[in-house]
Amino acid sequence: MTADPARATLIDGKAFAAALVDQVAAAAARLEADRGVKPGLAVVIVGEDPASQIYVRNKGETTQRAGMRSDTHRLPETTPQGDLLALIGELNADAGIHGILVQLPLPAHIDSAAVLAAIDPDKDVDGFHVVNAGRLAVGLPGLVPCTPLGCLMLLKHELGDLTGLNAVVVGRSNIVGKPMAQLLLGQSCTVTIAHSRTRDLPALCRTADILVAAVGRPEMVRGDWIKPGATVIDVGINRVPSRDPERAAAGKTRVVGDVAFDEAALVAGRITPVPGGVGPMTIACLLANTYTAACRAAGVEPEPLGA
Ligand SMILES: Nc1nc2c(c(=O)[nH]1)N[C@@H](CN(C=O)c1ccc(C(=O)N[C@@H](CCC(=O)O)C(=O)O)cc1)CN2
Repeated sequence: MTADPARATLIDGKAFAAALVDQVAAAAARLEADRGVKPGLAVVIVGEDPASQIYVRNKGETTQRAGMRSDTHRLPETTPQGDLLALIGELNADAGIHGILVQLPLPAHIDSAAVLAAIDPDKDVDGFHVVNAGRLAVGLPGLVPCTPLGCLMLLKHELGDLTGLNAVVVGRSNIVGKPMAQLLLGQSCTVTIAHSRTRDLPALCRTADILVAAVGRPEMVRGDWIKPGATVIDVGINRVPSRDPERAAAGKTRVVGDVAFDEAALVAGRITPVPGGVGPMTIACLLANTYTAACRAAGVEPEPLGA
C-alpha cells in the first residue's frame, strides 16, 4: 500500500504469493495426514537458458518449502523430441507425480505444441493443454494457466465482486490473454481482448475498469491510456538497458512491465508493480494447481485457495 493519495495503491503480488504458498503448504499437509497423499510436481527443463534455469530452481525450492515432492529433470539442449516425449509418458504413468510442467521456451528443434499435447490433461499444472483450454472455455473444472489465475486472485482480493466491470485484456496469447479473458468472463465482467491490430487502443483502454497488459512490449501502455481509478494488472516482464548509461554500456539491464509504471501510477486506483506484482503469483499458483491435481487424483474436494 502507498500513503500518497495522488498515487495508485500498489498491489503487492510478492506478499500475496508468499501467503498463498503458506496456504497451499497447510492444505497439502492436511491432504497427506488425512489421505496419505503427498502432492508431487515434476518439472522438465531442456537446455541451458539462464532465465529458465532460475525459474526452474525457484519452482523446485518453493515446492519443497511447501512440503511437496519436487522432481526436476534437466535434459541437454540436444535432447531428441522422442526422448522428451518418452519422459513425459513415464511421468504420466507415475502415480506419485500429480503435476507435470515443461519449462518454456523449448529448443527450436522441438515442437512445443506436440510436447504440451503429450501431458496428461489432469497433470497439466500449467493449464496449457487444449483439453484444459476447452474446459475453461465451457466452464468445466480443469487446470487454469498459472499467470492468469494469479491475476484473478489479485483482482478478487483487491476488488471483491467483479460483476459488470469493464475489463480490457491487451494481448491474445493462448497462455495469458485468452485464459485471462475467459476467467474475467466467468466473473461476469464485460470483456474485450485487444491486440496489435486493435483500432485506437488508447481509447479502448480508457474504457477499462480493469486493464490487463500482457503484450510483451516494454512500457507500451501509457498513463493517458488509463481511466482514472482503474485497476491495472501488468503481466509484462521485459529486460531493458539499465537507466545508468555506464551500467547500460556494461550490458546491465533492469526489468520493466508492459505498463509505463510511473505515469500509470498517477492515474490508476490500483496497480501491480514489476517486479513484485504478477510474476511471483505464477509460481504460487503452480503449487496451488499441483495441490488441486493431487486432490482430484485422490477423489478429494480441494480446499479453496487464494481467498
Ligand atoms: N512452462 C512454463 N514456462 C514458462 C512460464 C510458465 O508459466 N510455464 N512462465 C515464464 C517464466 N516463469 C515461470 O516459469 C516466471 C517468470 C517470471 C517470474 C517472476 O516472478 N518474475 C519476477 C521478476 C524476475 C526478474 O527480475 O527477472 C517478478 O515479476 O517479480 C516467475 C515465473 C516463461 N516460461
